[in-house]
Amino acid sequence: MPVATSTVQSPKTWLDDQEAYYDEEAERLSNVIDETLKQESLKRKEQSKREVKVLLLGQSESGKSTLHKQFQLLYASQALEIERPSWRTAVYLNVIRAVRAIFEGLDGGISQATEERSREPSISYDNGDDIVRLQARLLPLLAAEATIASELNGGFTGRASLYVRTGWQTWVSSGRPKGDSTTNTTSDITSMAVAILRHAQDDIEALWRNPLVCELAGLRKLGLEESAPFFLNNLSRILEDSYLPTIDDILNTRIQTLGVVEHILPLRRGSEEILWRMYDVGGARSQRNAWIPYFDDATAIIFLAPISAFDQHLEENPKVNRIEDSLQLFSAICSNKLLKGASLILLLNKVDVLKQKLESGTRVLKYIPSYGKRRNNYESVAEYFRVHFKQIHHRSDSGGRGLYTHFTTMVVWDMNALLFHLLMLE
Ligand SMILES: Nc1nc2c(ncn2[C@@H]2O[C@H](COP(=O)(O)OP(=O)(O)OP(=O)(O)O)[C@@H](O)[C@H]2O)c(=O)[nH]1
Ligand SMILES: [Mg+2]
Repeated sequence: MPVATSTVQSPKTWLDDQEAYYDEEAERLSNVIDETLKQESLKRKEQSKREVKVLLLGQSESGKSTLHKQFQLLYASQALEIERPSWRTAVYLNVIRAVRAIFEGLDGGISQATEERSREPSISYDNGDDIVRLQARLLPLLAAEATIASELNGGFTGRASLYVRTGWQTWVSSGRPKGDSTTNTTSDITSMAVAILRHAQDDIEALWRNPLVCELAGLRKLGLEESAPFFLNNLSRILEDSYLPTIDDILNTRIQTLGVVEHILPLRRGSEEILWRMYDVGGARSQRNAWIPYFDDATAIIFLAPISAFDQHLEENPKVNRIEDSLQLFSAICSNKLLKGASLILLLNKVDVLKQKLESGTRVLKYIPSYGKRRNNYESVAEYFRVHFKQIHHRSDSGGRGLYTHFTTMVVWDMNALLFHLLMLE
């Protein structure tokens, strides 16, 4: 007798169906997730095609922020135009810093001067009392430096006279009427700075005209920053009522970068718009660890080395020659594994300063013994440094990359060709 088949499913079969159902559902979900991830990855790829990540690297005062200003001038001039009035305070601060640097260079005025008189008989100058008198009269100006810098820093009180944090333009220009980018209505701090400077104008000019100061500045024995003569020579223009910083003023203004600052520039190449994420870093030794998190995915490194600095030492370590530091840093950047996919561009900067130094008789051999018997003219010196950097690249490059090298003077407004070239590189 045939066994009657039951229409009721056994519990095992029912469980099997449930399992099959869950398997199907899991597969469907997994496919959805895969597809979503694929789409996201495609979207990211598409986006990154239109994005370029450029790191501006180099020691402090190599010209990184100045290069960023050049990019702004060419590709985001409107933003710079809006910021223009707020640069007044930074310019005033640069003037005060130049005055302080003169006194520091003279070692408080007289002791160095007396020494210089015996060492440099050619220097004729007025009684050193003049400098002491001027220093006493300029004390209130020097005392105001920290207050102005702290305002620019948004209250940061560290080495206040040196650092200025990102975004300072916003709080400095807060006194300006909304929407008005051209008038000189100023914040309290700008008014204070200009009032103090006008009060001190005659004394600053007398100091800058003082024969000893002139001679020592000419011989580069005061250790002034590059921009100091520029601002001191332009004092009466800078202190006019209608003063609005010019492009030259902005390019020459020194503001030390703190940390890493991201700038986004939408650049056009043909019909394509490319977003440049440009990272401008603080170049002092104490700040270099902060660069590392930005190394991932960098498209290009623009490395700046001031080749005029052969006779200077690091502010953060007076035993280290600045060219030596630049070479070491460049070697570390070339050999860094995280950066091996990035294009390398080397800008040998401050050509104008190098030429001035050589013309005024500064000898490279005195500071760099390996310079040997080569001629002490611009062509030989520039070539010597170019070859040195090239050799470092050859020895330490981790990615088998080419090296694009340019000589630059970053404060001169003729960078269109170079910037255009850089734009085409990525
Ligand atoms: N004469 C001259 N001055 C330059 C040149 N490049 C930069 N400077 C000046 O050098 C000073 C330092 O330049 P910055 O661009 O602030 O240097 P940085 O590399 O950003 O320095 P940190 O922010 O400290 O890392 C500024 O006063 C610039 O105007 C140049 O080619 N020639
Ligand atoms: Mg900077």
